[in-house]
Order: sequence, then structure tokens, then C-alpha cells
Amino acid sequence: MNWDLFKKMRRDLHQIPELGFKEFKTQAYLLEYLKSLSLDRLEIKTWKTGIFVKIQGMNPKKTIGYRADIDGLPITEATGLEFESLHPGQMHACGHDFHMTIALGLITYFVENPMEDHLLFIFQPAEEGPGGAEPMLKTNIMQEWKPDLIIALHIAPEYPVGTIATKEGLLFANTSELFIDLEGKGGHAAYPHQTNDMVVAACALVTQLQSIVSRNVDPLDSAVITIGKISGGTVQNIIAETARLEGTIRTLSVESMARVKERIEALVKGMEVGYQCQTTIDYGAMYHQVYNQEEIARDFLAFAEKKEDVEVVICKEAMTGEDFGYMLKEIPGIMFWLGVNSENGLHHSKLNPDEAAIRIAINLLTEYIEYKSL
Ligand SMILES: CC(=O)N[C@@H](CCC[C@H](N)C(=O)O)C(=O)O
Repeated sequence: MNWDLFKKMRRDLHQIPELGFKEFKTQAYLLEYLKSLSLDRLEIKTWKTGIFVKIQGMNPKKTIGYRADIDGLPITEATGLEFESLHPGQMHACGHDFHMTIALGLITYFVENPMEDHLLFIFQPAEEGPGGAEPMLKTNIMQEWKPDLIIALHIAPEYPVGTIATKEGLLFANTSELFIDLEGKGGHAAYPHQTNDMVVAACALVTQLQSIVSRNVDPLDSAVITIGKISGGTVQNIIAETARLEGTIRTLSVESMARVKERIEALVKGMEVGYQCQTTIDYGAMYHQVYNQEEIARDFLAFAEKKEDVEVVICKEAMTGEDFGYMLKEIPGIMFWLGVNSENGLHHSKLNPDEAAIRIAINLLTEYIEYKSL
């Protein structure tokens, strides 16, 4: 394997991060490389900004799939790296440049070393939102080429290079985006009694929402409500007529998600009376939990344990979300964390994963896929 080439491709991809369903340059870059490979056993189909790549098996009995997400985040990169993002305000701050490069490495290997079984590689747009996995699953391409086993990984800044971490069963939470709009009556900053101030209402609501996790969710069943953005008003001496809260809900159980939403709706309704305003709630994109099929997880962990350069960790479930959960709902498979040893974590402007992890992942997955395709 030409490891320098994969390092270069990771850096090229890192420089062109694009948001969900706008991954045009990324798709073009991936297609250019894929078309440079020997096309004898390779079939390539595009869907929106995503790509399906099938490698024909020699004596196929099943199809093994690998999914890589391809979108970036709306973050201004502050790593100072020589290959920093060329797209202002956008960054691969969730490692999808790694996920794509690992997929390219696997495809390169298996084009030269075809397996008995078919292999399917899925380059999926919009993982950060609004979600590409669920619509991709519904395509005719996926229905025709549907894998019998599917694998995905996610970089993990908190683990050293060489570590892979996963567990049987639930790995990632159920998620739902949350957008709340408040509309009252604006006016002069010196005449609050003639207005219904939506900045005050929004601040009160943020605080009230935090009580849901502590008072309405079973303490043994974790949940998170994060408001990541709050906006409203125009200038310092005008009372705000509108305000908007943008956030995300995370729960370990489907039941808790329903309970949290019920409580959010009740508290938001209460704002209408308490703060004399109109309200609307929009849940945006929702992701199904990531659940590793137990038998496959055990098999994968036992396989990885035998690798000398791999340290296996049985981790706890995390409150991160991943629309790969939809794929695992329909197709048996597994997701795992790949240690990349970065001081700054996921969604941070200084995330700087160690590229040595790319080789670890490609070696582990080529060997695992070879073992599964025997
Ligand atoms: C692995 C990871 O960081 N995934 C994202 C998924 C975002 C889901 C959606 N946009 C939401 O915010 O609910 C995450 O934030 O966990």
C-alpha cells in the first residue's frame, strides 16, 4: 500500500470540507480517484452527493459493506496546519476525512485483491445533518446491492493510536435536533412594560429545559438537552420581538426521547402563558440509536484482540448520535471507535487526529473483511 498517497488524499479531503448534501467537490475528488483504479470488478453509482462502490466478488455468497460519511461541519478551523481547510467557516472537525480515506484504502486493496464475496462501499453525505443514511437506504441501488453485514468506524480523539473501542448492543444514543421559536412584542428598551421581551423568555426557557433531565428522566436512563445556539433581537436598545433556541436532545432509550419531548412541549406551552408569546417547536433531523448486533460485536472484538498492533477497549455507550444507526437497524453489523489521539475533541476547531491511525484501520479492516469473506 502506498501510505504516502493515503496521507496526501486525507489532507486533500481535509482542505475541502463541505456541509450536508453540498459535498460536490468531495464527491468529484472521490470519483476521480475511484475512476483511476482498475475498473474490471468495480461498479460505481452516485446518489445525490454520495457514492456507492461495488467490488464484484469472485464466487459471491454474500455482500460485506463499509460506510464512510463525507460531510464537514460549520466550524472555522484553528489548527494552523499547513493543510488547513480552504473553505472559510467549514472544517472536517468530526474526522470524516479519515473515514473517507480509510474507505479509499480498503477499495484500493480489494480492487487488487478481490474477495470471494461482493464488497459494497458507501460514501454517505450529511451525517451531521439532516441525515443521509436513511434516504440512502431507501434507494433502489441500496435495495439491489444491500449488504448482509455492514461496518463503520468513528475516530476517537480520546484514545491513543492503536486503540479500537466498541461494545455489544447500544453504542450511540438516540438523537433529535431541536429548534424553538418564540414570538412576542418588541419595543423601546426603556418601556419594557409595553412589550413581551423574547430575550428574557428565551433565557428563562433555557434554564427550565435543563430541569427536564434532572427531574423527568429516570436517573438510571441518561439523557442530554444541549442548547448550542440562542439568537434574538436586533440592537442593544430595542426589546426583542423574536428569539430562537437551537439544540439537540440525546437519550439512551427510545422511551426517554418521547418523555423528554413531551416535557419540552409542556414547558414551551407554558411560556405562552407566562411570557405572553407565540411558540413553535421543530425537531429537525432525528437519528436512531447505534446498536451493535451482539454476535457480530463479539466476533469482531475477538478478531481485533488477536492483532498485535491493536489494543481493544470495551467502552461505555456514548451520547453522540450517528445516522449509521438506521443502517444497523436494517442490516446486521458493527460500529467502532478508532483511537486518533487528539488533544482537542470532536467538533473542536483544533481537532488534529494522528494520521498513523489510518494505516491501523486499513490493516485491521482488510484482514477482518478477508476473514469474513472466507
Ligand atoms: C459523531 C457525531 O458527532 N455525530 C453528531 C450527529 C449529529 C446529529 C444531529 N445533527 C443532532 O445534533 O442531533 C453528533 O452531534 O453527535
